[in-house]
Amino acid sequence: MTDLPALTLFNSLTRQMEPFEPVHEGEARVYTCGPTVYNYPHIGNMRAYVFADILGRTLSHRGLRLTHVINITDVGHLTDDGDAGEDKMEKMAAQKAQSIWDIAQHYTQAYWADIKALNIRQPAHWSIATDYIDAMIDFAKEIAPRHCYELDSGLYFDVSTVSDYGRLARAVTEEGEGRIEAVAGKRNAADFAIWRKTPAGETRQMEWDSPWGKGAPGWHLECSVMSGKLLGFPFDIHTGGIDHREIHHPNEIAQNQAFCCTNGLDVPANSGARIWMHNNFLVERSGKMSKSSGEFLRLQLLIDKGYHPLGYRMMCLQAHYRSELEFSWEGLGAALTRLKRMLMAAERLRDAEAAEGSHPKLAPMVETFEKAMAEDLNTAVALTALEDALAAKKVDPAIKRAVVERMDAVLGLGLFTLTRADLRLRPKTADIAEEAIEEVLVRRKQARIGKDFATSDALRDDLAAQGVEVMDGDPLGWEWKLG
Ligand SMILES: Nc1ncnc2c1ncn2[C@@H]1O[C@H](COP(=O)(O)OP(=O)(O)OP(=O)(O)O)[C@@H](O)[C@H]1O
Ligand SMILES: [Zn+2]
Repeated sequence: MTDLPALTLFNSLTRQMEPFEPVHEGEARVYTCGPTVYNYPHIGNMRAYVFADILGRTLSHRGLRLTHVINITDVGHLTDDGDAGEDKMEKMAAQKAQSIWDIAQHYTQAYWADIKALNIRQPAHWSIATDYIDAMIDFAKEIAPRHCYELDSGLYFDVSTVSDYGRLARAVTEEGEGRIEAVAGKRNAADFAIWRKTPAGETRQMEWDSPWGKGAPGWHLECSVMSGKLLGFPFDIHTGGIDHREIHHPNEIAQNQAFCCTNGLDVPANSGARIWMHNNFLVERSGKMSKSSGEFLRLQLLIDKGYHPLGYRMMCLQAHYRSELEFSWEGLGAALTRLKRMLMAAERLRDAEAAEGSHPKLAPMVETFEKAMAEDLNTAVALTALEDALAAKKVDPAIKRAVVERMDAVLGLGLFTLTRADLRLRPKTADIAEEAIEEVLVRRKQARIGKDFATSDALRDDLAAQGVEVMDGDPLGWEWKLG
């Protein structure tokens, strides 16, 4: 689309806003680091995928042919992003006395359910790490002679063999290196295992033969291989959470650089992807939300408490992806109410058949929306433009509908697929059926018509005792809610 303002994105590599110029004309190729499926995702993890989804939708909206890859890490991610600890998958499997394959299967399904509930579009490929072991070994074989060395514990990447290692993290400081566990024989503190050998006398549930002995690939190697294989180097955009800017992505970049040089591809500074983008954290008052820290918030918990998952999507969109976002139940409630109001406005357009065209009253909103999204995905401002468009008076509903639909295709709030009633979820703790509530409300209405306020109040209190709040004159048109 030529009439849209040029898209600029914040590139973590240069710490600057940069125009998006596709590597392949008319296309956009994006890789997103996926979850390690050793546990349920928490809602902080899901913020990373809501962000990647908004990016993908924005690229599609601009008429680019999008190829999006999200991987599933089912092997190789250690309990520390550096090189220490156990494999997260092996550890959980041992704890639960289950096979790793079952663990991976279960948590992948749970993750996909959250993806769906949050209206995140399906990527072109879900790449499963264990499906690419041969390709990983081939990649490692290519770069090993010039960039790697072998120790008893595995094949290590020598970070001094590539130029400008760590430029993404901008911090190969004492402190940064201090986080990486010393392994005897490592040439540089930041060197990392690209293949981990199974220690003598041990067997792992997941291990493969390789030129360096039985073992498993390193987590960083996996993403380099899957992104390069499915998208080709260089591709357009690589995304992940901001923690990956420190270790995982610098290590991917080092491998990509080594691989591209070996293959005669272009400049030494070839990072594999042109633009690296990172979403900031969802935090709780007590700090970053983390799976490793025992109790954590799952999307299912929100649903069990009666919050529609798209309320959480709305909460994410209200903040810029590069800002920290603090989770609170009040904040979630407010986001859900906002979504509800938008749905009510959209419901009025439901009968109109979307018709292309423009209206002078909508033009400023469209302009604000497009400008906001073009400036590094400013969803917070885009949302207000969408609300203003919904509220515009005396505009042909058919044209309004088309405009709102186009905006919603970018934000993915499902304004024309959901109804207000869909947003009202029964909290798990409520055991009263909706028909029963409606039936009491009919009786209450009759009592009120007959001016029998004692009965009307008694029925209201009755419902309250069962956790149902009656809402007379609710501006959103809900007669009751489960509290
Ligand atoms: N609190 C958070 N807010 C936003 N994104 C997050 C948060 N925590 C992790 N992420 C991102 O979620 C994605 C999936 O992460 P992954 O499944 O590897 O989680 P993890 O690192 O094992 O879990 P955790 O760090 O929560 O213990 C990554 O892109 C990661 O950067
Ligand atoms: Zn990754």
